[in-house]
Amino acid sequence: MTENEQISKILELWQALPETKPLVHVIPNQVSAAFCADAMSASGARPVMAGSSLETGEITEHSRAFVANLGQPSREKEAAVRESLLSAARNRIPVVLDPVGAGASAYRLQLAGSLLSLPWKGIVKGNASEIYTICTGQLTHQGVDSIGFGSPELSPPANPLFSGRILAVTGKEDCILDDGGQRIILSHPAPLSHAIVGTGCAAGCLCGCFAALTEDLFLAAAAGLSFFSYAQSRVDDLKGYGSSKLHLLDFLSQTEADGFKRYLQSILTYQSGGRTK
Ligand SMILES: Nc1ncnc2c1ncn2[C@@H]1O[C@H](COP(=O)(O)OP(=O)(O)O)[C@@H](O)[C@H]1O
Ligand SMILES: Cc1ncsc1CCOP(=O)(O)O
Repeated sequence: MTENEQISKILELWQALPETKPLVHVIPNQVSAAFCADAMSASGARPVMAGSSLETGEITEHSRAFVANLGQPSREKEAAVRESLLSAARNRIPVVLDPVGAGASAYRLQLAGSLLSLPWKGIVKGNASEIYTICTGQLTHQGVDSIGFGSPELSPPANPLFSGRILAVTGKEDCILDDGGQRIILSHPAPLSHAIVGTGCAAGCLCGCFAALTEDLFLAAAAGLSFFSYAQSRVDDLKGYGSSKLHLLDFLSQTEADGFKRYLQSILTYQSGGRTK
């Protein structure tokens, strides 16, 4: 597939989201749960956020995709996520796993490893720091963001836990890759003025919304990250942190196809098997 074909397919997926309104199950964290639900809803999906192991497997079974956000982990949350991942594997529901703050503590790293070893299909979405920790096993003890981490060197991930899955890494540039060497790079032209809390979580949720629409999870991850980064880049020049966050939701619900297409043409690079197309 060529770069232009990838862009056309991303635009098709994005247009299909508000028409299809897929039900997407998220086990969120308490910090960003409401923002994630709003971002999903503004983009056209129907979020359902359920976090008790008494019901998570059942709710995942009847959803079109499942997003496991591992922020604020606990034994109870671990059990709920495990139920959903096993249900997703049984019922062929696509998964997005977001290992929030994987390098912040030994518990988070062990948790991510143990959930990655379950047999589900889907996308692992993290910032450069989180993916570094999962690939190397090194803790960073730097909280949930990725200060100090540049573009990840991944070609393709040697870690067997990623085998058969899509890896979506955010940061100075975003990188989406599969285990066959296919890769999309999104080169952000400028750094953002505000590190808005919850944007990484919301980007993962949008990957889940698009995964609900297609079996091509590489494309779904590219659609989720590119759509969300487009919205971020367009609201970033507003005055303050709070109004930028609010305008982000407005923008997600009002994006125009021409602007999104031009953005994709300016930031997206597609490589297949190491060759730039
Ligand atoms: N300079 C940028 N311009 C536009 N979007 C960006 C930029 N940097 C990151 N993003 C987007 O912000 C979202 C969150 O990424 P990131 O800040 O790396 O996550 P986290 O909050 O987990 O550290 C992603 O959708 C990513 O594409
Ligand atoms: C769980 C958690 N703890 C502090 S901020 C946060 C939410 C994650 O933020 P982001 O989506 O920006 O990585």
